[in-house]
Amino acid sequence: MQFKQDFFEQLEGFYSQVYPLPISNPHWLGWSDDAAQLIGLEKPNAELLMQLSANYAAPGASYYAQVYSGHQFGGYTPRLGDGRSIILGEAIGPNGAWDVALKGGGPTPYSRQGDGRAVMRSAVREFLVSEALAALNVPTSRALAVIGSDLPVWRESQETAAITVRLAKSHIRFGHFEYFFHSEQGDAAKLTQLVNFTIQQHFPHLSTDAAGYKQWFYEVVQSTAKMIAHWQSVGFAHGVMNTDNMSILGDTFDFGPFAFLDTFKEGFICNHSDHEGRYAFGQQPGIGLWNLKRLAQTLTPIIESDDLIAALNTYQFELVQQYLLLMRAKLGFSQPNQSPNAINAEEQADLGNKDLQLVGQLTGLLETNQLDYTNSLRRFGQLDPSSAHSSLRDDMVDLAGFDTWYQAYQSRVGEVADVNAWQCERNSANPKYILRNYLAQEAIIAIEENGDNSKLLQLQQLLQRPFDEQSEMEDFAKRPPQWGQGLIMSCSS
Ligand SMILES: Nc1ncnc2c1ncn2[C@@H]1O[C@H](COP(=O)(O)OP(=O)(O)OP(=O)(O)O)[C@@H](O)[C@H]1O
Ligand SMILES: [Mg+2]
Repeated sequence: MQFKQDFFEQLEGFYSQVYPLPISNPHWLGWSDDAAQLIGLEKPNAELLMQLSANYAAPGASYYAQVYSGHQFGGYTPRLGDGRSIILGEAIGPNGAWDVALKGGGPTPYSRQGDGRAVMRSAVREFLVSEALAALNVPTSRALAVIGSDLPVWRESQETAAITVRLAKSHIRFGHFEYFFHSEQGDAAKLTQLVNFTIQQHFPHLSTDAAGYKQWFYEVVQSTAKMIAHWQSVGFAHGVMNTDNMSILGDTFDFGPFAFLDTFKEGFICNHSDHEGRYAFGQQPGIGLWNLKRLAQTLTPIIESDDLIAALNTYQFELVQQYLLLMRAKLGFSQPNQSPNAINAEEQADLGNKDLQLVGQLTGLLETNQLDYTNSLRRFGQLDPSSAHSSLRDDMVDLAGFDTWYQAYQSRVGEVADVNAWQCERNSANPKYILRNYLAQEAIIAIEENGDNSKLLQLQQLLQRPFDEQSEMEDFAKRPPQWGQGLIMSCSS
């Protein structure tokens, strides 16, 4: 790894330097070739293992924990910071630099009561889902590796520690801006420094002046909306959308009690600490905006309120447009720009509303008929839209409801010239394989009980190609067995 140290060198006062503490008997549990290639690495080796388990220093690394704050479940915590994630610096790759962080690397000045560690089960889940989301084309932080150990850590019972080696284009979160706005009591110097750094590093097409700041916030709104549209389209529930877990680049970030929907359920809650369903699946779009408003508030010293409000007002439209784009591809609706006759803005809006209604009616049917979201959508790849019968009907209890919907669906899809090509397109938009909670759980149990990571490796390989038929892996596409339904994860990771 070849590092540069821009954050460390340019933002003194925004972090604490801290060395990670080694984990004993380190061993690779997982490694991502795809993530490795982002920072110019190839295969894992023994020296890298010692570096990434903090047993040896990595040449060129700086080791620091960043300070930030954030709104957690709606309430403001004035100081959080990296309590268990230690950043080595920005590793230079063929297409840009990536922060390398050891999540679970030991205590830092921000650990509060925590031990600075991550348990194996949560490190494995973060590793698997980072790479699985990337393969689903969802903007996300990545995971180079997950490293197991025999270091005991205590949660509800004794477990073992592990480290996820996270790669992120940036670790800057909404919470960073909140920290410098709220704790510096109106002195905007540090806030401005942070905004300038963010723009120079990650929005190099923008200037660091009033016009640049205004456009920058607008782009943050847009990328956040886009990320959440992706989540809703693949049925991903994040579970802890606190502002300290919102990346300024609109990448999915911090994987705790997340889950993909099995049975479609708008009100699905994946975090057992979330008693009120604040972060329920269907709440995510609204929470995205709530979080952006908290960010906007911190930017009032440098961006006009009217400009902040104008940018926030574009959020819903952008989210809906992105969601429509993704759902149209899934269901086989032509995109407005593909129609033979150009349609004007009003007609586009009208079509958008109708399509959104069809999508909502479908998810409503899936919910009332208790059907699996991913598997139901995958069926569209076997559908002939000109045929009066759809195999999706066979799963429905509410047949009349489905028939009404299917008629409207067919008339929206219209004539399909090449059904084969149409079905291939559906299959490339509707994944067959997702990281179902029970699959992750099986991989974790095999490691816990026998130190056997073969299930993890198999799952990782499968999820690298989620849209492809992989005939020997059919079982992985099944709905969860009884024991794996509605598994609820805690934050004690
Ligand atoms: N075991 C732990 N030891 C010390 N601090 C912790 C521990 N677990 C969580 N924290 C801290 O508690 C706060 C909220 O935790 P949260 O679960 O959102 O983040 P995280 O999963 O630790 O890390 P990240 O957001 O970097 O992915 C953060 O400041 C985090 O560093
Ligand atoms: Mg976090």
